[in-house]
Amino acid sequence: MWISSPGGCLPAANRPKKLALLFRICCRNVISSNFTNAETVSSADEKYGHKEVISVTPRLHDYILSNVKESKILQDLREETANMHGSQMQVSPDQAQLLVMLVQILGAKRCIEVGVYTGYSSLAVASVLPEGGLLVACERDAKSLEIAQKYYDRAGVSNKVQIKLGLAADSLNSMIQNGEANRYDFAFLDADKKMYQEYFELLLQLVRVGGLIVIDNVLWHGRVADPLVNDPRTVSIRNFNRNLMMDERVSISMVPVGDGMTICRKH
Ligand SMILES: C[S@@+](CC[C@H](N)C(=O)[O-])C[C@H]1O[C@@H](n2cnc3c(N)ncnc32)[C@H](O)[C@@H]1O
Repeated sequence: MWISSPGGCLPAANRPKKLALLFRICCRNVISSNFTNAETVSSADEKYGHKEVISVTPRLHDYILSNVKESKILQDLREETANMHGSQMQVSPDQAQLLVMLVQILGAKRCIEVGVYTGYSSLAVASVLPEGGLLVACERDAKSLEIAQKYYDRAGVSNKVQIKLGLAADSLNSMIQNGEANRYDFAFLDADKKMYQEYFELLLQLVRVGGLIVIDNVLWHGRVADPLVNDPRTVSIRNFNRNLMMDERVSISMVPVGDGMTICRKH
């Protein structure tokens, strides 16, 4: 869900002012299907100068997905999940590929996932952990975990995955109480949105300095950018994003992949 302004152009400073404004209004389109009002002008142009931002149209998204190296087992899991209730919850293959890349670049050995569902993202991460690596997988829904476990077994990664069935906040708190603070390299947060700030505080204790916490759905179908949308989940994610901007404990990068992921690095 991205705002697009197609077309290369002269820097705004080189055009007469009125023409520049007209140009910006005409060439901008908004692709979020969930926006309540058709936003046509970006204040970012005023602040940062005109930058081309690509729209991920359905066709382009197909193209991106056709360039993902998805393993057969991940494909099978995705297809099995596709017919289930909540199938839209699993991360997309391009998101999983980014998670895997981050884990590999970091050389992560100990990871946490909050919100496993049927296991797509956790299977992707567990599959690239070295021998002796660990992924703590927090999920409250036993039925979804049955499918996840089946695929961990099939992929031969069950020995690296420690499932914590129950409320994720309880699991993370007990990990902290058990002396596991600062012992994790990487965490992926993808559970109930209204709890993001609480999970983040717990994960920040568990992840070491230099470790990463990646948070999914930070663009929330584009709704976070629409001032007319103020339902509790949107407000919660919007506040969370704003807090991250002010949080001096982490550096951040918000990436428009899937429904938006923010990568946080702990200082
Ligand atoms: C968006 S899905 C996770 C998708 C998963 N990362 C994937 O790629 O397939 C969110 C999951 O979080 C779980 N969840 C929601 N609230 C939770 C909580 N309080 N504790 C543990 N799990 C929770 C839900 O049951 C659901 O399976």
